[in-house]
Amino acid sequence: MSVDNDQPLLKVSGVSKFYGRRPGCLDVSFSVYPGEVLAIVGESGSGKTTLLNCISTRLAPTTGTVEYRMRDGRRGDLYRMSEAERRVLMRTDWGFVHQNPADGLRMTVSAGANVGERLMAIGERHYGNIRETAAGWLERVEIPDDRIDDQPRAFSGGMRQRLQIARNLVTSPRLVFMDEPTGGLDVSVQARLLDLVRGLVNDLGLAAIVVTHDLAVARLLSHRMMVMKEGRVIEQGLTDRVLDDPREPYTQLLVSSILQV
Ligand SMILES: Nc1ncnc2c1ncn2[C@@H]1O[C@H](COP(=O)(O)OP(=O)(O)OP(=O)(O)O)[C@@H](O)[C@H]1O
Repeated sequence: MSVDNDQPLLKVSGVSKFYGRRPGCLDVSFSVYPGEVLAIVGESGSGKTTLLNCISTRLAPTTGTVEYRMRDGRRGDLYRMSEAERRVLMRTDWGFVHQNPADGLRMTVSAGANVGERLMAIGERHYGNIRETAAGWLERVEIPDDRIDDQPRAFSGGMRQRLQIARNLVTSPRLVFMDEPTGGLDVSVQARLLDLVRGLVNDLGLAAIVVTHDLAVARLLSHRMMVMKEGRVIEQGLTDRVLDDPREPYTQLLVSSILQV
């Protein structure tokens, strides 16, 4: 563990994003610490995706700042660093797990190459090592070793998502963004994937930001959660506290309506 784990990894201050005059998210501030999993929950249209995009350099906020603490301890404002610096960050320090695995995988190269490619991007050159590490990761995400040369388009939805996770984690990122990681999957497949993700996040001591409309996902994966409504964060706190003892009437409604389903 690094000595300054009491410093936030990501510090979001006063972030708003407007699409023309329509607000996507409004005045959002929070921090994420090393090893912490934060869930962002809310109904459709509440601003979760907009916020996720703003804090992961995919969409410049209209106002506000997003600071990231690099491995060397320096803090950088994501929207003031150069494009090249941002790209290095994405390759080395971050992962992004998309809801649709096709958005995060190369569907026409083999499973092994999907994982190996990320290692090559951080400078690994030895073919034998790359293949061995890729095989190890496929095993870790429960993809049989005789599928290493298959393309992900021949995989089931659950396998694709597990492959996307391996591709993201192989470089030992410090922060992983996940956008509805179990979104398109059957309930039984979701449960298994959530277990797997929870185990990996714990073992690797990863920090993660998980966007989900599913409170069960937030409950299983996150330490802390933020509830969004109409672009604003209306409640945040430890996940168990927010779900067991919601303070805001809107959160109470969200929790009770989910529980009744
Ligand atoms: N590209 C865009 N152009 C204009 N308005 C947008 C755009 N993207 C999002 N919005 C608006 O911003 C608000 C927040 O949308 P956002 O997609 O961030 O919500 P969400 O909580 O992620 O919803 P969902 O769960 O359905 O993806 C909505 O009012 C939406 O209509």
